Amino acid sequence: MSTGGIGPRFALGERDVRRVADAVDFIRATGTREALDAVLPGTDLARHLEFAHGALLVAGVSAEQAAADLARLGVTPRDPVARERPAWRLGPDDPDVRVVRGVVGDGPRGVVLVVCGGRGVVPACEDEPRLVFRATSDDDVVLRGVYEAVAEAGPAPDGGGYDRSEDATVLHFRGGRRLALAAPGRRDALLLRHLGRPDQAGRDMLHLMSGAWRTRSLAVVAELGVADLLADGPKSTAELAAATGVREDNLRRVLRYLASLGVFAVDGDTWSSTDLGALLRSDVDGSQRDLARLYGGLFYRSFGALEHTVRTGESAFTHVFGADPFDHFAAHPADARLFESAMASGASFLRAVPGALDLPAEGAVVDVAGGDGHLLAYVLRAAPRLRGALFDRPHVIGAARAVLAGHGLAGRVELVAGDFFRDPVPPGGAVYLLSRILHDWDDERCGTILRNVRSAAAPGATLAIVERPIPESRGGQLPLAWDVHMMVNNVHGRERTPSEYRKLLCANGFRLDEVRPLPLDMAVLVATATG
Ligand SMILES: C[S@@+](CC[C@H](N)C(=O)[O-])C[C@H]1O[C@@H](n2cnc3c(N)ncnc32)[C@H](O)[C@@H]1O
Repeated sequence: MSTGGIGPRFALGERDVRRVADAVDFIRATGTREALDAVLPGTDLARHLEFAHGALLVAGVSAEQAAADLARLGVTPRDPVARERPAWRLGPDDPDVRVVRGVVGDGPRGVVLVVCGGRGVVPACEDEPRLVFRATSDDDVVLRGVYEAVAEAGPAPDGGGYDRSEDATVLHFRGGRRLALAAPGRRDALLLRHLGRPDQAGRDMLHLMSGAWRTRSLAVVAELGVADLLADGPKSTAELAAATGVREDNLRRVLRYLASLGVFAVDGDTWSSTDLGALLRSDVDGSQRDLARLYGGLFYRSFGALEHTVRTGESAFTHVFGADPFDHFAAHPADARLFESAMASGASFLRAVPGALDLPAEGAVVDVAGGDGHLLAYVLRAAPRLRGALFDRPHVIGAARAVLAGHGLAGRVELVAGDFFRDPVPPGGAVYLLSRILHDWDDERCGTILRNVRSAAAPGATLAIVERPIPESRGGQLPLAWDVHMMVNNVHGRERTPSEYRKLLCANGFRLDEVRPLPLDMAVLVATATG
């Protein structure tokens, strides 16, 4: 169904209305066979499974409002509208979560909205509906066979449980697209098979606790340039050890561990890169080699002092290196180059920023603390008549000059060295960018930065903030991990929820208009300078 111009009559936000409308269209138009092809290509399970419904996460409304919006999209809500909490999907700390069900067209297929109250933002990875298939048999042997066929097709188990209101055991999977199987009644044996081995909790805990080993192993092979050496084709351990000047047996054991994690492939004693491992090459688009060196090097050492930060509140980085990070980088050029390069290489999502902005045809874009200039380059290349200014600390300007010149933009950009706590930022921009800056500072210092930008910007100018916001209603893993990272590696850093950004902006001369999602749980928070 077309939503046409989405007006205020919907309680759901514009993006959620589109997602739900698209899902309803898909559910209405798609039969079991095509739906199975979408999630389990190459299997032939249409005899045993029927496409029952599509389930979507939405946020920021009540269950009643969501049901009313479903009705506006031509879906008949099933009574009662808010039947139960999806206890198997979300933690017990989500009192606001409810399930709203509706029937699409004349049925039998339906749509299920998992509704988070509050002002949550649904992460981009949740955009597509989870397709739920009902088993047509209640025979244990048939059900087990169907389950094994699904599991063999590749998707990984992703939780599950008994759904009392539907009297069904629901088994969730994630893979290319997410899906779930619903088997009639209580199926404890199947659930146990799905949820894992009896020692699964112990395995999971060991996996969690050995995260530092993975971080360091990746950093070491990145430092040695192993993925670069494999760029031309497979090599033996002896060849790799000779090229890198390390001990053959010890290198083999690290590579073997990383191969078990999917980073390399091994045939006998000969190694090659997987798609994942190729990200550690220095010459590929989206290379993460320097990020691996930074996280497993400088920031690994600071993370060692996490307990100090938790006990005292002092930044672990400052505790370990004797200076706050930006002063440390100003005094240590090699670390500064690694940091800038890692920032650029770990930021493939910056390429999506121009597309997420309504860029004006003319005027200037000012990138405040723009680092080595990659983001400004992407923006200026997307809008050839815009000019740019990059403002950052003096030791960063040289790197930015080189990157912008490399993009052929030297003539369109002004480079301004300064300190955003003391010096004025370039005035008169139509768009100001603050990318990965506010999360480095506490509210008071963010206020100083924002007021500085506000003094430079005319009313109506756009401020685009690129950050990794913490979802309002339930935590995404990446933003929460980065929140701890900011605590360790900045003096006053923290990630924030969209409503925390809204408050911060409002107190300092801006209005938050919209939060637009980017890959890797990043987002552009689009704000306007108020009069
Ligand atoms: C995390 S990096 C982000 C760089 C860039 N905006 C990006 O997204 O890739 C933080 C930037 O803030 C700059 N910065 C830190 N303190 C600053 C200050 N007092 N004045 C101006 N820039 C500063 C750093 O030099 C660095 O380039």
